Amino acid sequence: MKKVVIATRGSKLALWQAEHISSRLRERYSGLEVELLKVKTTGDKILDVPLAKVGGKGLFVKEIEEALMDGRADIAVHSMKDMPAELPRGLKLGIIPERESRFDVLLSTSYPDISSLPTGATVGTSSLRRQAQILHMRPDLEIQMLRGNLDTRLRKLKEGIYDAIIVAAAGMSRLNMHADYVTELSPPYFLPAVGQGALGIEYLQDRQELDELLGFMDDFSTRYCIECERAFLAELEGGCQVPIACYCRHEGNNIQATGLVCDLKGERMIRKSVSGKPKDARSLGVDMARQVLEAGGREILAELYACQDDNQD
Ligand SMILES: NCc1[nH]cc(CCC(=O)O)c1CC(=O)O
Repeated sequence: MKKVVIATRGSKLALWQAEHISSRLRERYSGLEVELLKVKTTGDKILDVPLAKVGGKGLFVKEIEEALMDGRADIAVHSMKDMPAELPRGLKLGIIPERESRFDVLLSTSYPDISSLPTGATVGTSSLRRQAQILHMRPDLEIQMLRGNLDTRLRKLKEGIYDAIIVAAAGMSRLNMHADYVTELSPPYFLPAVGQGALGIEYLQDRQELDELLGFMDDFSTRYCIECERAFLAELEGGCQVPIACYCRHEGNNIQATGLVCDLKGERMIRKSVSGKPKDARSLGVDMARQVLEAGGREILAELYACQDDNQD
């Protein structure tokens, strides 16, 4: 191949990710031409409504996948976190590069950690997963909607609209962004989103020449974890807009995962762990989801989906 076209969203984070893959490709193959095709997605267009209320899955990927299917682009670089559990027929996540930090961070201009946040302090996030887990730790906090790209969110924090906000550590480091106080929200107290911190390269299933071209970027260890986490998500039939979290680690011949479903107030949290062989990553994820569903997760999800339907008018 002489040229690779990468479809990407136009946000700073998405562009950083596409550029990152582009420079790895150009470093590996001198003479290879790499071009970015910017695509505007539904998720980019609707900025004033919490995503949970927009409804539908894959708000950030549909238009990008269309560019792959009609041949305008060869590959797409995604944040794995934004990928729905099921891909459209004919497409695959051919490459999963090594993951960086998958944790969330609490950012503040005045408060060095969670315990110093005063009673009733406002925390900006539009992620139901972040909302539920922080309320589970601190039921007195007040959650306020915060949408927009990372730089918008950080600007709003600095304007003093929130006492703290929660974002992904990976986004902060990719964009080289900083805040006065940064607290890592990590397991066992706070679990990341399925796929958080990982990238995925998507392309048409029948383009084997791309398997060869891109294979050097695939990381089997990250892939095992992603398989387990996404199987967990798929079995729960969750889009990205439900309080579902999962943390999977691979070491040697073992993978270990913890997953949870939570209600919006963080009052009921159903959490299960599994471990086993990497080759069984997928079935471990499914098994963990079934355990969560049986232990009360089914009722929580049913309530959540019912109230989201009410909002879709
Ligand atoms: N929903 C937007 C989004 N998609 C991926 C990341 C962070 C990077 C990653 O998880 O790979 C972010 C920003 C955030 O959640 O704060």
